[in-house]
Amino acid sequence: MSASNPAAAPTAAMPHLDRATTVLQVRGLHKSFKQRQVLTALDWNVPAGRVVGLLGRNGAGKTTLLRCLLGLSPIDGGAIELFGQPMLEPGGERMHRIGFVPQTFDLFPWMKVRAYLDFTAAFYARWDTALVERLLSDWELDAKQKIGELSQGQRQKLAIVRAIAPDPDLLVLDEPVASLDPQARRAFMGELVALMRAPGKTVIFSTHITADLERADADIALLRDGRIQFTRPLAELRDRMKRVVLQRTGGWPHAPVVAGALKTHVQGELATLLVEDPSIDSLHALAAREDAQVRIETPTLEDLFVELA
Ligand SMILES: Nc1ncnc2c1ncn2[C@@H]1O[C@H](COP(=O)(O)OP(=O)(O)OP(=O)(O)O)[C@@H](O)[C@H]1O
Repeated sequence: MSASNPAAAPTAAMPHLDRATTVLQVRGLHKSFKQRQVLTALDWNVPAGRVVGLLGRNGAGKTTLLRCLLGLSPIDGGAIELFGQPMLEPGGERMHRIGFVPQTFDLFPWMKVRAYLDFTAAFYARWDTALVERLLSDWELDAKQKIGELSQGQRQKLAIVRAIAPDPDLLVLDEPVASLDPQARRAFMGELVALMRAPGKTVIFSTHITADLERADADIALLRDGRIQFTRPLAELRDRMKRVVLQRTGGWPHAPVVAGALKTHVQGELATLLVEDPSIDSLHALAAREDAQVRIETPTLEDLFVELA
């Protein structure tokens, strides 16, 4: 027996944000492809100075959302503001402040890495040459190699270098580490964290790798059913979301009802619940009434994602 209550997903008291500190504000965003509705009345605020990990299952609409935010994909309804200005199309002054790493990078295969970076630098008001040189060296990218001859992971590294070099105020990355080996992932997350420390810098990245979210100590935004269900600091999720295991000899005739339960799964003698801010007293009272044993655990982020996404 299993029950889930999507409406009960944490609604996260989002702190009030004034426009001065909000990098991104999305209201009532709709996006569909032919008959398929992907984003539905999506609202989202991202304050300046945060690293936000966008989580969602395959096909949840992460890439679609990120592309809409940057004006790379037309929207069907709603409003998007970036740096306090409506986002109608890409380009303009604002693009100097935004770095984007797409999911795949297969442009300019005939160009050498150095030529590509020099060419790209010309478009930006700021370009951190020292950082580029350091990253090329640290990430063992050969500046003389043609892009078309790079491995997928090397191309991803190049895309990241290119996105970070203009010293963007907002860095948006679509599964940036998917093709990177563990060392490169770790180094990249290190760069992200360093970037985050600079005042006012904001990073939004989609990922399936929960360890990377932990490494970046990111805020977690969950995209499900076409909406951002919540955006919360990782530590807060950890503190508030608990797995409650109730064991009752002879099994459960009805699933136990627990305040704050987001998901309940009953199998044999065990009732396993994901509960937001469980009341320990109430759980012990329930266990006493049902003659059951109660155990309260802190789920890993990966467990949480599996439960909530
Ligand atoms: N250009 C397109 N034309 C038609 N349908 C599309 C297009 N792009 C995306 N979709 C559909 O929109 C939905 C969301 O896709 P999207 O790539 O945004 O998901 P995602 O969360 O990024 O997935 P993944 O984790 O697998 O990368 C999917 O059902 C996909 O088939």
